[in-house]
Amino acid sequence: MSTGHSVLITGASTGIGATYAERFAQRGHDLVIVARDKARLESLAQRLRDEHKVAVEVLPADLTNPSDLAVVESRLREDMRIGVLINNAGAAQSGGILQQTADSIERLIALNTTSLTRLAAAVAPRFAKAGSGAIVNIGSVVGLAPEFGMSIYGATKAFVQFLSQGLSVELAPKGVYVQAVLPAGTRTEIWERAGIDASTLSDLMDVGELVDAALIGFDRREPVTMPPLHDVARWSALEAARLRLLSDIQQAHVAKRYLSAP
Ligand SMILES: NC(=O)C1=CN([C@@H]2O[C@H](COP(=O)(O)OP(=O)(O)OC[C@H]3O[C@@H](n4cnc5c(N)ncnc54)[C@H](OP(=O)(O)O)[C@@H]3O)[C@@H](O)[C@H]2O)C=CC1
Ligand SMILES: CC(=O)[C@H](N)C(=O)O
Repeated sequence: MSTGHSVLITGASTGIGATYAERFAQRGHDLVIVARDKARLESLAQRLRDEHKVAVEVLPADLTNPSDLAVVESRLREDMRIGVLINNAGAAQSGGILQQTADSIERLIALNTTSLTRLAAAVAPRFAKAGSGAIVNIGSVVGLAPEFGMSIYGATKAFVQFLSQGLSVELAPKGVYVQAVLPAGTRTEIWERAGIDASTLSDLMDVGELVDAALIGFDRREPVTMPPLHDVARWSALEAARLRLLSDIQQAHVAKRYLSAP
C-alpha cells in the first residue's frame, strides 16, 4: 500500500537509480521512474508493483534531448504528488580531454549537469511554495579529485556538489531539503558503458550498500552524504578550511605578493 508523497527518480532503469526505486518502493512510496530504456523500466515497474503494492509510472526520456527533458520538467512542475526528486541519471567517460570529442563532452555535460540543474529548477519553486520536499543530487568523490584523470566527468560532479550546497543554502530556509550524495566506485554498469573494464578495478562498493547508506544520510537530513568516507572529521576539516580561505579574501586590494614583479 502506498504512503505519503511519490518519488521521481532519473536513471532508474539500472544501477544506483534502480536501487533507489527499490528502496523507496519498500518504504511504500509511489514512483515515477525515468530513463531511456522503456522495456527495462517497465520490467522494474511491474516487479515493484507486484512486490510492494505501490503505483509505479514509467516515463521514458533521454535527458540530453531538450523535448524529452521538457516533459520531465513539466511533470515535476505540475504533479503535486511528487515530493522527492532523485537526480541520479549520469554517465562517465573514459580517457582525458585529448581522447574525448567535443560532442561527447557536450553530451556528458548535458546529462550530468544541465539536465540535473533544469530538473531541480523545475521542482524547486513548487517545493518552496509548499514548504516541503527533497532534492537529492548524485555527485561523486571524483568531483573532489582533479588528480583522478577524469577531468570532464569530475568537473560535472564538482558542479553537482557546489550546486547542491548552494541550493541547500537557498532552499533549506524554505523547508526544502537538498542532499548531495557522493559515492566512490560502485559496482554498476557505468564502467562498462564508459568503456572501462570494471574487473580491473578493486574494491568497488555494492550498490545496495551505497544506497542504504545514502538513505540513512537522507533520513538524517545531511546536506552532503559521502558513504565511502570513513572519518567524517576530514570533511568537516575541508569545509572549515574553505571557510577560513574565504574569510581571507579581501576584494579591494591584491595580496602583497602581487605588488612587485617576480
Ligand atoms: N557507479 C559508480 O561508481 C558511481 C556512480 N556515480 C553516479 O551515480 C549516478 C548513477 O550511476 P550508476 O547507477 O553507476 O550508472 P549506470 O550506468 O548503472 O546507470 C545510469 C542510469 O542513467 C540512465 N541514463 C543514462 N543516460 C541517460 C540519458 N541520456 N537520459 C536518461 N537517462 C539516462 C541509464 O538508463 P538508460 O540507459 O536506460 O537511459 C541508467 O538508468 C551517476 O550520476 C553517476 O555519475 C557516482 C559515483 C560513483
Ligand atoms: C569515475 C567513475 O566513473 C565512477 N562512476 C565514479 O564517479 O567514481
